Amino acid sequence: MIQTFLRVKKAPLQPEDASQTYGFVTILNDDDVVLESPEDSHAFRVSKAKTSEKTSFSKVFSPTCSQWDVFVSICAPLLSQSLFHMNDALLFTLGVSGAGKTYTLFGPQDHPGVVYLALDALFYNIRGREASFPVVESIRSKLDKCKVLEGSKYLKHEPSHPIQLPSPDAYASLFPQKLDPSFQYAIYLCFPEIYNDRIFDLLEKASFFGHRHALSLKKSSSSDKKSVAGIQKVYVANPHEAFQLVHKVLQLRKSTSTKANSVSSRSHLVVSIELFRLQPAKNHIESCQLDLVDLAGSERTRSAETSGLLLREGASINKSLLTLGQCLEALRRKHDGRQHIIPFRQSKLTELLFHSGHLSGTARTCMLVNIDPLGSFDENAQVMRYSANAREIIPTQSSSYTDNFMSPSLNRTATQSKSTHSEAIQVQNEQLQRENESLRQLLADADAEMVNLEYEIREQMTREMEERVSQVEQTFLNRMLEETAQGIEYTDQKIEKMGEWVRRLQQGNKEKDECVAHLEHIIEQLQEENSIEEKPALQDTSNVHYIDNNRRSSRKLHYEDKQAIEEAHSLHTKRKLWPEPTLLQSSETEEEEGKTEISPKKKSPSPLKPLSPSRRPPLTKMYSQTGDVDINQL
Ligand SMILES: Nc1ncnc2c1ncn2[C@@H]1O[C@H](COP(=O)(O)OP(=O)(O)OP(=O)(O)O)[C@@H](O)[C@H]1O
Repeated sequence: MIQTFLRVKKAPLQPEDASQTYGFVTILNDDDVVLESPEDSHAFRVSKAKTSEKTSFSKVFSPTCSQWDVFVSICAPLLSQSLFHMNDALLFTLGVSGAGKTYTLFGPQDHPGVVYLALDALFYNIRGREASFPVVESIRSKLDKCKVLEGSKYLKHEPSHPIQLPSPDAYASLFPQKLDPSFQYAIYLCFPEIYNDRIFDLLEKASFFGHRHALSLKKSSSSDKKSVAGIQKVYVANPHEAFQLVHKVLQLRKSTSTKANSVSSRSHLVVSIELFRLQPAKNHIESCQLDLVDLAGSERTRSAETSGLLLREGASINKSLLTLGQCLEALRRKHDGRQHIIPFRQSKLTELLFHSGHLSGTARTCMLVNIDPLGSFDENAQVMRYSANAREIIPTQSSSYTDNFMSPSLNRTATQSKSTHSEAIQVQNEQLQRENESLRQLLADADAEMVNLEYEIREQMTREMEERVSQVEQTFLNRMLEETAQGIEYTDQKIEKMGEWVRRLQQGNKEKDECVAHLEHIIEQLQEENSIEEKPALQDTSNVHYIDNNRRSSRKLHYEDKQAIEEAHSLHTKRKLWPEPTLLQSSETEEEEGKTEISPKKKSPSPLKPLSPSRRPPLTKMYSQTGDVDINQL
């Protein structure tokens, strides 16, 4: 049977309460708890009344329990089984995000968790009988080809990680039995991490961009189990090396801050402790595996307030936990006598747990449920219900529902079927048919999921495309506005300059007008004088010489006057041709004068609507008509 335990999280500054009621949790005794729905919970709203659910566990740890209490009740029996019987064992923690799973397994330095205590206890038990690295490798490497590192070399530059450990006397009372002195022991550690439904090796050096290679499960050369191919294993010679390594791995693990937990794990982490028992003289080696799994917490998007990558991670975590729940449910049904296919291939987490023989074979399995009595009632109650499935599961010695991968350890022999050959074939045939049926169902489910996924991806792509287009539109609009503003400023400056020039020309014209008026006045005077002088000449013929002289001078004057008049006329004409109307581009004036007919194309642009720089005529062209006018000459 899978043993299930419950640990109720200790709230900061929690008062000692004799009633044993913490938030919505009431601890009835060592095994039973009752959850009462508070008024703000969904369960209360649906049932319109307070609901209470009683759940039983192998043991309930109240908030006042210490890390050592948890280790003694859950982990110490598993260690004894591994040390004395070389049995595989599995402990996994389950709970909502922030319920205290990582705290229970690792804890702070002054309250070390189950992982540190387990490693310390193992080294306590094998002290004086540790096999050296070359000795154990000389035998082990013949069985299992994998990447192996020596802890002392691997951790050469790592800082030590001192933790507050219990005294050896505490272990002495916990493990009174002594190990067989004819054996030597060695401990190897490896750390598979399941992130976004892919398996990674936390000890692999990440690339510059933080990428690691995803690993796959392959059949082990030494047993029927499947293991993570290419994962690195580290030989640790003493507890300090082991602590250093675990501390390093925790720093490499993916975690982030969400609303539910300031340091929320985004991946499932397996601390895999491989214990080897060997007799070098006989060239004999056996092994067992103790896996301590810190599952990432289930989270609701609304309460964790995640988005983007975090949302995707959360979805992947929830999916793998759901599959684990389905597998536990299927296992329970199987033990009820109803054959059922275990859908463990639907997630890498369950695949790893089943292929390593934990949930499928004879491994002792413990599940620790962590709940936060001050957190969300609905989420915590769901985890409690989920754990109920696991309590009724009794692992079998041999499995018949999948391949023969469940052989738990190196020296274990599988139990042989007593049925005759034909019966066995028939049974196998039926089983294959059922499996086939179930696989069909899985395929159909996968197809449906793919369709949904495709739809979601398409929707997301459309949303992103729309966002992009609106961004481009906005950028374009901003540029247009900028360009318009620049154009207006440019036109204003030009108008100001032209206005200045027109004022100067008008000033010049005024002076010329006065000059012309003056000249015309002179001409008039001269014409008058001329006419007065011609009259006496006609009356007095004796005065011929005088008349001749006067005529000559009047002719000369007449000639000069004519020249002056012509000059004035030409100036007047030029002035009419001056660019005043052209500069102002006043079509009205030109139309009035009937001199220039402006084609619609040549119409001047309104200053409020400037032409774009490419369409704007060059300034020199606009002034070209004034090029032949020299103001100083005028
Ligand atoms: N029993 C306890 N006593 C004191 N503090 C605790 C206890 N359990 C949890 N905490 C504190 O609660 C916080 C959240 O705990 P933890 O990180 O272990 O949650 P978690 O279940 O691992 O969450 P996630 O799944 O998001 O990683 C931590 O700051 C931890 O120190």
